[in-house]
Amino acid sequence: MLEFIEVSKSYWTGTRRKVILDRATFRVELGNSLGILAPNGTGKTTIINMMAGLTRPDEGRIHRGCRVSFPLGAPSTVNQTESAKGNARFLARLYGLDPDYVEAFCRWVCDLGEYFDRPMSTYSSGMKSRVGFALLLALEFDIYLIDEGMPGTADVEFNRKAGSLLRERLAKSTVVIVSHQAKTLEKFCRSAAVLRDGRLHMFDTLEEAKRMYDYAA
Ligand SMILES: Nc1ncnc2c1ncn2[C@@H]1O[C@H](COP(=O)(O)OP(=O)(O)OP(=O)(O)O)[C@@H](O)[C@H]1O
Repeated sequence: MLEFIEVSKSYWTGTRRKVILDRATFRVELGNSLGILAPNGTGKTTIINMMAGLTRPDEGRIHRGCRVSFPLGAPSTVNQTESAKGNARFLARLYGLDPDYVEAFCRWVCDLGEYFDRPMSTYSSGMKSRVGFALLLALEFDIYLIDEGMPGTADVEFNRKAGSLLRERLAKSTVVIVSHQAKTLEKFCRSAAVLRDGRLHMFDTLEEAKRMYDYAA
């Protein structure tokens, strides 16, 4: 279970305080995937990063009573000055797994040739996506965090190998996904929420959330 208790977060823009969350309390129970609908620039990445423990709330508490993933689709997950190999071994140690196994698995899934050992700053966005996919597949989580849908990779062969594996894993797991469009959430979510003016409005179904989201747009 992942729980937010009275969590607030805002940023100073230079002229005013931009409120992302205002005393938000909610839970994500295992088995009940949640989709959060929010327009661009209103705080999707910030909320997902708080769930992952990458960004601190200003106030309130966040309980992670299970293994919560790093955000899929967020470039901040990996160290760009390191190679895919270095990142794989680092994350393996962080999550208590065998670095040799995680490195070998990711090398096979990514299929990047010699680039696997080169700094990730030299990769194309498609190559970076492959590494993100591979790392999530190598590590097991209870809750998967997804920022703005599945990262795109135009590589059909890679999609066949890893994309379908990942989709299968996510279909059987609990997922929290943030997006500005309801369509992205349809595949995964049972319940849904709408973020508006720092408030998270929770709904039992995506249909209800969509109605509020479309109405307020
Ligand atoms: N460190 C920061 N300092 C000041 N403002 C910030 C900071 N980080 C984010 N913001 C602002 O907070 C708002 C929410 O940012 P965030 O990246 O969470 O939104 P988002 O919904 O994921 O955006 P997008 O859809 O464009 O990816 C934006 O207006 C952004 O400019």
